[in-house]
Amino acid sequence: MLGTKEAFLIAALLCFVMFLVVYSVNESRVDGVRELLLGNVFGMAAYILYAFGKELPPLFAFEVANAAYISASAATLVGYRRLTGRAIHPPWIFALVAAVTASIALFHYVVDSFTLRTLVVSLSQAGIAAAIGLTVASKWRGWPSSRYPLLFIICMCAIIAGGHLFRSVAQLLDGNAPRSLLEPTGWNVLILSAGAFMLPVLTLGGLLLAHCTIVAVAEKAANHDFLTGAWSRRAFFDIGTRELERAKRSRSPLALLLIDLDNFKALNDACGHAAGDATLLRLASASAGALRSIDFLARLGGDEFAVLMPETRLDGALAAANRLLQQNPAADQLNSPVPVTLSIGLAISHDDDTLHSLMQRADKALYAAKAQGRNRLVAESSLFQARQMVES
Ligand SMILES: Nc1nc2c(ncn2[C@@H]2O[C@H](COP(=O)(O)OP(=O)(O)OP(=O)(O)O)[C@@H](O)[C@H]2O)c(=O)[nH]1
Repeated sequence: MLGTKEAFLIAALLCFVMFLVVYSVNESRVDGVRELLLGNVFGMAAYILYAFGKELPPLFAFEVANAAYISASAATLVGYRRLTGRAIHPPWIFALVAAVTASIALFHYVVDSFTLRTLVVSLSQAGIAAAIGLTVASKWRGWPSSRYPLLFIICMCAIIAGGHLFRSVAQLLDGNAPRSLLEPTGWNVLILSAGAFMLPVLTLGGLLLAHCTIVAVAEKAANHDFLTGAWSRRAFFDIGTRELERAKRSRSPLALLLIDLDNFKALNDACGHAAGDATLLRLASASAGALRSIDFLARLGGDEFAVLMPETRLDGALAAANRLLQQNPAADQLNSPVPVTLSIGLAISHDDDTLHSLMQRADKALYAAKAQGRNRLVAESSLFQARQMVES
């Protein structure tokens, strides 16, 4: 049958396995993963010291083992705080580890009491589990993806904290409670076996959070242009297809602006790529002020941008495009020796449009704007041709 020593060795093995699993995401450089790794190293050390408690000098079996155990949980708590972007107060963490270790020494050398040592360990572990649960619960609102990992962690923390509190009360009130950690009674083995899963389960929860972060970072990288922060070309096609379908259903048109910078190559040649990059960045960030929050600005590539404007008829689209032309957000009024302006092609969706056909018409209009001398807006439409020259 499973004894207490075997239960501790299995717990150490579980920590080792979780260490390897967490190590596989260490390269992602997600905040908090290193602390989860550290937690499992401390956990392994603690469980091995507990397992060989009878063979080791008392200092290692009691003070060092318990210092490692509380450090494992504290490191895991810090990992969770980092994973959820919460503040960390190192002095509090060190004070907790020092206080638990000192209390163990007190109830070992001064008042030798297994019950008091159990209370110190179990209550501190319950407190840490509760702190992790509260840390995660505070992120419930506004969590950007599935809340299943949060729910899992909160439930596990409640079970762990409840288990430790139950153990504390049982140790105090039950006359048959164990009198040493390695006592091979059924109750003790059961409690220690359940405890063996605590750190691995918390590590698993942390891993789920790290996974959410990794997916969010990857999605952001795929959907946003690295230089300007505007939506990427890939996202533009996803959003454009979705918005076009919505426009057809709601019978309110989708307007599309294709924007291309004028003289951008000359600017690059005269002032260097860094100045060109700054111009692209300026255009993207300043355009936000000229557009509504429901509009989507995407960088299609090079110096070409697109703006998708849901629920926008010709008048509204012309007004927005003219605002962009007049403000000319790309221009560096003070420093640039090369005048950079915008050419804009505008198309409004029809009921039978695909994103491709809408883009083709906007592209034709943009081509016309370039052909007519640049620094202007041309709207597609056989009924309405808007050509507006901005005073230079
Ligand atoms: N700085 C910078 N330049 C880029 C980037 N991507 C593309 N380019 C440059 O942008 C220029 C775009 O070429 P064109 O569209 O012919 O530029 P243009 O001078 O504006 O020409 P027109 O559109 O006809 O007015 C090329 O020189 C590219 O090397 C980028 O991310 N940063």
